[in-house]
Amino acid sequence: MHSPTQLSAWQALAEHQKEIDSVEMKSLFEKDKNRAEKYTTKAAGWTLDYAKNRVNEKTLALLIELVKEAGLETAIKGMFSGAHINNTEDRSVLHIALRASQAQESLMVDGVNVLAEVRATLKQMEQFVAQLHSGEWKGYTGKNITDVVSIGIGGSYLGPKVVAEALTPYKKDDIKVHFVANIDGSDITGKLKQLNPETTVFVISSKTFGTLETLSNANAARDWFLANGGSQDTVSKHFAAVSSNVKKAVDFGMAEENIFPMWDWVGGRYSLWSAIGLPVAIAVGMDNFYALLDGAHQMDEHFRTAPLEENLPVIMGALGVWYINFHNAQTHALIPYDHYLRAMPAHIQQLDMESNGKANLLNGDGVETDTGPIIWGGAGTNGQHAYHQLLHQGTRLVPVDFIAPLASHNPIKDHHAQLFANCLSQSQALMVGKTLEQAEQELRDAGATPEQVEAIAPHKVIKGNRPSNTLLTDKMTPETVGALIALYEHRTFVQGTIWGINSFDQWGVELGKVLGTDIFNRLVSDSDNSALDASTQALINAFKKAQA
Ligand SMILES: O=P(O)(O)OC[C@H]1O[C@](O)(CO)[C@@H](O)[C@@H]1O
Repeated sequence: MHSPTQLSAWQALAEHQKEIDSVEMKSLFEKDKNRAEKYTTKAAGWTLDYAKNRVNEKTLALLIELVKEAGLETAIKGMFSGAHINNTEDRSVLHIALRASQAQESLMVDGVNVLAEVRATLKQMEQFVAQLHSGEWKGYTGKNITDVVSIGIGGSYLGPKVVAEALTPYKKDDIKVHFVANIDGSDITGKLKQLNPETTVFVISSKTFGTLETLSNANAARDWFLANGGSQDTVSKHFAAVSSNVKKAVDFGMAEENIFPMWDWVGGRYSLWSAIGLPVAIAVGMDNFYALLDGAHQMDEHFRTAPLEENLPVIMGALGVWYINFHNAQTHALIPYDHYLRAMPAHIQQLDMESNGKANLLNGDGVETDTGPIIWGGAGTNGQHAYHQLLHQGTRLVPVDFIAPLASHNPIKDHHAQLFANCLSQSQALMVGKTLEQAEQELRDAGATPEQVEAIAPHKVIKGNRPSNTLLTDKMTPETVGALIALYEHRTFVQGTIWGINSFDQWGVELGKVLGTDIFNRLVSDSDNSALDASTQALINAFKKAQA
């Protein structure tokens, strides 16, 4: 148990920061012709180029020292052996078990071989997916299933949705997979309008089977089914569940054989590899789902065994800490130059911000440092015509991860070369910037008068020296998408370990849920609200007035 500021490497990095920040990255490239090669490392189908960072050999050595002093090596062993590293919930953290290699026979946790349970569930998924695609599974009027609607929220929704979208080129044509999450009635209403109850199966994904949004939407789906020809007796043909709460799912109307298990050692935001990923398996087929697991497993093995100095999640995690804690970076951007991966920043946002948005050390003491940053981003090149302005000239330092495949699934003329060129030009521009002299010359060359040059040139200056990583892969495939997400999962763990926090609980979301129930009761009753703050009272009154 540690507070990072007490670690000697932390203090050394604080000193070192002063010396490295007077050095421009571009001059580091000029001095060291091998810099790109030196600061490039590969794993599980991905190449990480981290040469465009404000680091030299000393920085990297200190960051690795920091990771060691923070006990990462022991923490990794703890995770992979099933130790209860989620200390506030006294649980193991075993998303890695969901994608363990078939060669591994057992992983005993609290007296249970979790791998046996994982494999039995995968078999159950295989059967379900095969029955749907072969047409063996029929709806209540004997028709084949054409649509599957996944209802869930948070980790029981976003990961599968993002991965299913990322794997669009692998989708099967016979069944369309839809996702519903929001309790806003517009979400499910929009989906149901496109569907036929005779040919639709709903998969209700909820680890607890107690989440307000998911249960409300599941009830709405069942009401729609019953109102449009279905009957209580045929609910089990059209509803399946993924949950650790079998009783509640059975009470809802699911047949026990159509309930896929979840375990308390899988955190919601790490659960897409479990049966929570069933919508992905239905969308792209079980073979591709296995390939996704395999890609993630390759990254797990890299994380577990590679030297820290060559370890992608370790390097990315440590660099993130370098900017958050030693350069006051408040946010971190993810910019995939791949249309199908456009929603990935949202998944990593959930993964990272729910994991590392914490203010207490493992022992409960308050942290003395900043912890998880705001994660955001979106697809390139679209963002170049929007928020990239702030990346280049804004007052805040925003480290960026650029993510790109070398080949496109849809090669049209020079589109992919243009896309890729833009990706490279952004990281280059962030680093090299533009000096006042260059801006002035540019204006003179364009025929500007001396007055115009003086007035406009300062606005064209781009300071540069802004850091980024570039992650490249040959192509976005189930394997490489799996490895990419696992990379970010482990990066999150590396940072949480450095900060000495628990990345695997999420107590902060509870208060809002409790207050939400209280306010809901006030909205639908004549309760006395005078003890509430005046703002909340007024807002409740506005709602009630609108309903009257
Ligand atoms: O799968 P469940 O139990 O419905 O929970 C959904 C999500 O809600 C959360 O508990 C947060 O509210 C997430 O961690 C989780 O992924």
